[in-house]
Amino acid sequence: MEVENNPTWMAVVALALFDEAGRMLMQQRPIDRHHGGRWEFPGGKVESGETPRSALVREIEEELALSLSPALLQPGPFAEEVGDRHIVLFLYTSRQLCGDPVAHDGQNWGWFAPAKAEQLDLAPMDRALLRQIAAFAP
Ligand SMILES: Nc1nc2c([nH]c(=O)n2[C@@H]2O[C@H](COP(=O)(O)OP(=O)(O)OP(=O)(O)O)[C@@H](O)[C@H]2O)c(=O)[nH]1
Repeated sequence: MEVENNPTWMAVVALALFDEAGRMLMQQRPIDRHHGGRWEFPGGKVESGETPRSALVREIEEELALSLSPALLQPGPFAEEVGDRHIVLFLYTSRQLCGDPVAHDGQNWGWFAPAKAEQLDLAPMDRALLRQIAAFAP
């Protein structure tokens, strides 16, 4: 069942996964979705009964076939969208090495240095998060 862990807002989690070169894994949202075609940190909605961390491990496995170690996820910044739908997007960061993903939905993905990621057409909250983590990268 899809989330509404609280009737007044929706919790979404995302991951800034860094490779050895300090690049981050980003993916493009499917064209038929909200903010379709824009780039984002991979992740998704926290479903009922999940913790944010377990939701993130599930989403990354489902979308990108990467197995994350939950203990190696560091809580990072968050972003918020206040409107018809109130969404809070919690970003985790990690440097665990997982290899390249396999995109289950055929979505585009890539490894981007923070300065390159800034040039992407990012979803609004993802841009806000990128600004906050820029200092995290080497
Ligand atoms: N990553 C991201 N998600 C956003 C932004 N703004 C915003 O409303 N969202 C919403 O946050 C949710 C992200 O969860 P998701 O990635 O699992 O959602 P989804 O593609 O299945 O979308 P859908 O179920 O709404 O069609 C979506 O409902 C998305 O529309 C944003 O700036 N960045």
